[in-house]
Amino acid sequence: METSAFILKLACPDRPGIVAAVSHFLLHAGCTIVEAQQFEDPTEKRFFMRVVFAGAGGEVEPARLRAAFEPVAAQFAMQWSLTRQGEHKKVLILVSKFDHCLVDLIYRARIGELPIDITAVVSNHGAENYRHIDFGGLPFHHLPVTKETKPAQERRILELVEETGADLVVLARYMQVLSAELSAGLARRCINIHHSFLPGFKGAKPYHQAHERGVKLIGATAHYVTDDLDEGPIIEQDVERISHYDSPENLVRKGRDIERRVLARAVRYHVTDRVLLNGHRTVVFPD
Ligand SMILES: Nc1nc2c(c(=O)[nH]1)N[C@@H](CN(C=O)c1ccc(C(=O)N[C@@H](CCC(=O)O)C(=O)O)cc1)CN2
Repeated sequence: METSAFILKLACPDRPGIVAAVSHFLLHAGCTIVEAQQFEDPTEKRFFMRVVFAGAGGEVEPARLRAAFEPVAAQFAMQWSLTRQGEHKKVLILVSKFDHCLVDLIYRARIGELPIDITAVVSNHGAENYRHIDFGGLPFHHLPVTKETKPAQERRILELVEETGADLVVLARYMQVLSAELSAGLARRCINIHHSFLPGFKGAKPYHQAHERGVKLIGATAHYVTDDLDEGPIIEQDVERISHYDSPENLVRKGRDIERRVLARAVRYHVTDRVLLNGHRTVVFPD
């Protein structure tokens, strides 16, 4: 639900006076700080901050506030964003054969748990594979792909992202490797759920690798997509204990629950402006 509060998210080279400058700016803009989280990375010498604030008296004009904050941001060489708290983000979902994460995201959006509006569902498999899913009128696009048609298929994916105004693309078990061009086009706005506890068991069949290795924990990893397969900045991970009794099929079954909750958490953190990039890593301010 949209509120009259706003979220300022920023990252910049670390130096004295950043918090004072931000607080001073908000005070003089007639705003009060509701919540603030910060982190100083001593290795990268970078500072990260997330501030939730509201207009002390009247309505806050976000556009006017952004314009007023520009000089402060420039003074500290900040990367920053200012958004209205609770504002829904538009999300385009890509899926292949396995639909458990897709169904989970549709449900969490439908009940209002995730502040997202799903703009479209895109799959390299036909609609007949999802007859059991209540899309509730969500647009579905079947974009088959082969080695030969991949460039055109990916151009159509990017067209749909632009046409629907998607703020975020979620690879909800989409089992095609995005090209360097598409990964770059979706940089910092594309989240993938990998069905292992990275960096372990990269690739398309991690559960079989895990069973073969005889591990005692399995997991899932949500990360931003980059051109380096399974190497993007990690947003969220979780694990579950398993044993010698677990067949590969059992691992796939147990893995579905982990994938669902990890992806939903990562999407929530991203769309509520809780994730900041820190080189090839992330800073995630918890809720
Ligand atoms: N550029 C990127 N694209 C994708 C990433 C990524 O990190 N960067 N993650 C994958 C998801 N994934 C693991 O999480 C994954 C998907 C597919 C494969 C793979 O080898 N696919 C084969 C085809 C397999 C099939 O058709 O079933 C291939 O593309 O040749 C590995 C890992 C999503 N895309």
